[in-house]
Amino acid sequence: MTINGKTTCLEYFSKTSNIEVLTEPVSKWRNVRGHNPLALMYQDPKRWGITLQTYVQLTMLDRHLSSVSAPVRMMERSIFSAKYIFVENLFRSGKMPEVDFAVLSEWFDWITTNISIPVDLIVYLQTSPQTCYERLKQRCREEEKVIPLEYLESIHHLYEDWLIKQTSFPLPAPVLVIPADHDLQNMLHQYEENRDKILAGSCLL
Ligand SMILES: Nc1ncnc2c1ncn2[C@@H]1O[C@H](COP(=O)(O)OP(=O)(O)O)[C@@H](O)[C@H]1O
Ligand SMILES: Nc1ccn([C@H]2C[C@H](O)[C@@H](COP(=O)(O)O)O2)c(=O)n1
Repeated sequence: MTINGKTTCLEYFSKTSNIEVLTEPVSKWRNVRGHNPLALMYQDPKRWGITLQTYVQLTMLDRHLSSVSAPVRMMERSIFSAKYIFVENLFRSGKMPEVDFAVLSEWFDWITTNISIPVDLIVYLQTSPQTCYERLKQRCREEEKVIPLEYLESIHHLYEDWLIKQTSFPLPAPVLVIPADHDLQNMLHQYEENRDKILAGSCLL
């Protein structure tokens, strides 16, 4: 999901030795050579969706290919969720022109066919759109103030189809589902309970 506690979870595990944590490169998406493609995408998705998602694809690929510095790597999101969820959502909602979707899909297919992107485990922090909406307001990131609940509902359905129903796109790894509508204390407890499974190597979505 989006805005559901991934960074908070990674911060928790980053305190464990032998784990390398790779957060999403959001700061790059908010500032590429002085431009803010994340803000532009929310302002006018039809015009700027392709711009943001092309850059997301590049920066996520860069994250996947960066050299490993610890026995376990935990990564926030992946090149797969970028394509199967966010690009798909822009296209299906009529906010990405067909030609933009086609070009981005060609890039994605080329990358995933020619470059090995191994993922051992997907950890799905399963949150309701309402919870994400509350956390969005709490975090109060300037670019995201325009996001309506309906947007989070669409993203949620795409995630559920992919990771729970498993009816939409191929899964690059098995899925561990952690219900994540709970308060922080409860979440930390769940992270501890799942620690061994998670440390088998994971990618948070
Ligand atoms: N379990 C939780 N209960 C309540 N608030 C939370 C919880 N986890 C995270 N938050 C808050 O929600 C907001 C988004 O969390 P964050 O970890 O940045 O999400 P993400 O990385 O998925 O966007 C932050 O303000 C964070 O402090
Ligand atoms: N492919 C993507 C990935 C992320 N976003 C947006 C969604 C959020 O506004 C922001 C960061 O996500 P978070 O870590 O808070 O879940 O980036 C996108 O539009 N496309």
